[in-house]
Amino acid sequence: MPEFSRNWPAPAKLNLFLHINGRREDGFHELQSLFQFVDHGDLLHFAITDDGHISLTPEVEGVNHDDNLIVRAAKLLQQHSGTHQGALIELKKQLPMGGGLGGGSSDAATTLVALNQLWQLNLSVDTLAELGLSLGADVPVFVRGLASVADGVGEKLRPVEVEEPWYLVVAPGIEVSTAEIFGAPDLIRDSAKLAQPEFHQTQWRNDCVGAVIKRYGQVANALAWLIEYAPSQMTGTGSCIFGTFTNQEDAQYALAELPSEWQGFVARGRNRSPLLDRTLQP
Ligand SMILES: C[C@@](CO)(OP(=O)(O)O)[C@H](O)COP(=O)(O)OP(=O)(O)OC[C@H]1O[C@@H](n2ccc(N)nc2=O)[C@H](O)[C@@H]1O
Ligand SMILES: Nc1ncnc2c1ncn2[C@@H]1O[C@H](COP(=O)(O)OP(=O)(O)O)[C@@H](O)[C@H]1O
Repeated sequence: MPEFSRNWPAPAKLNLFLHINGRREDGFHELQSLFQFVDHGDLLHFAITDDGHISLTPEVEGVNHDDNLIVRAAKLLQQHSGTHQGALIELKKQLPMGGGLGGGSSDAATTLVALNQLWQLNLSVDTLAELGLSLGADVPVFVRGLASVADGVGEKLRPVEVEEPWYLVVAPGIEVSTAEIFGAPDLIRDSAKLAQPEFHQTQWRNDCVGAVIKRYGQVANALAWLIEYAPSQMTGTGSCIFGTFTNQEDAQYALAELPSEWQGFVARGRNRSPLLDRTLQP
């Protein structure tokens, strides 16, 4: 049996705010968003081989092996570096998909960071972030591992230090299409750009929430439930929402009351991602 390097975390992210500032000529939206990590996510294990083959177990339901962002990230790294090494990858999927928690992007970033180390490629973080951007707008922030305000279409990142509260994240059990929400005629897309939005907590909001709750009743219902316990917001283009708590006990109490039709978890906000901490361990 090959030896596995175990427990590489792929944490979830939350968009503490998501302001949409305009639409570009190419149809993509200019946005400002604050990304923070939480200490809950998927877990990956890697064993290095010398046959150049990339395999992932178990398969992710509904995603073809070669379309999986983990496999795509590993192959991209092989192409870029010219290495002949391969990898057996095991995935413990814990994050709901298509929920705005960035699980697929985080899995891809963890694969880039872990294989760079295990294949001894010595590529810089800048290079890994650039490779990651070709896989998805949210991959670079996971590669860099620092809570950041993103600008542009999400590619310009400025690390920030914000509070690290406890969150109750609720997954209403549906996937929201990012493309559908960005294409919605009623989407708010004219928010003012703020010079340092992290200092204006009272203005933190998610410009997508109105368009989402109008189309997805489950998100509206979950938000109406959670807001009774704590200030609550949606992450990304949904469907997940999160309540912000000053302590773990109150978040756990609300989780215990969660209606059985929804899934949820309690996690702590992290300005430094668990992946960044893991890279410093043997
Ligand atoms: C807005 C965020 C915030 O985290 O939402 P979530 O995906 O996390 O929910 C992300 O940056 C999302 O980035 P990413 O996940 O790469 O977007 P995709 O699924 O590739 O985008 C699907 C479609 O949405 C539109 N789109 C996406 C991003 C953007 N800044 N402007 C857009 O107009 C485009 O039509 C694009 O083809
Ligand atoms: N390893 C992966 N984990 C999750 N989703 C993946 C993965 N690889 C590819 N995908 C695809 O990416 C889509 C978005 O997944 P995810 O990152 O979890 O959601 P979001 O972008 O809403 O946060 C999924 O619906 C799936 O089709």
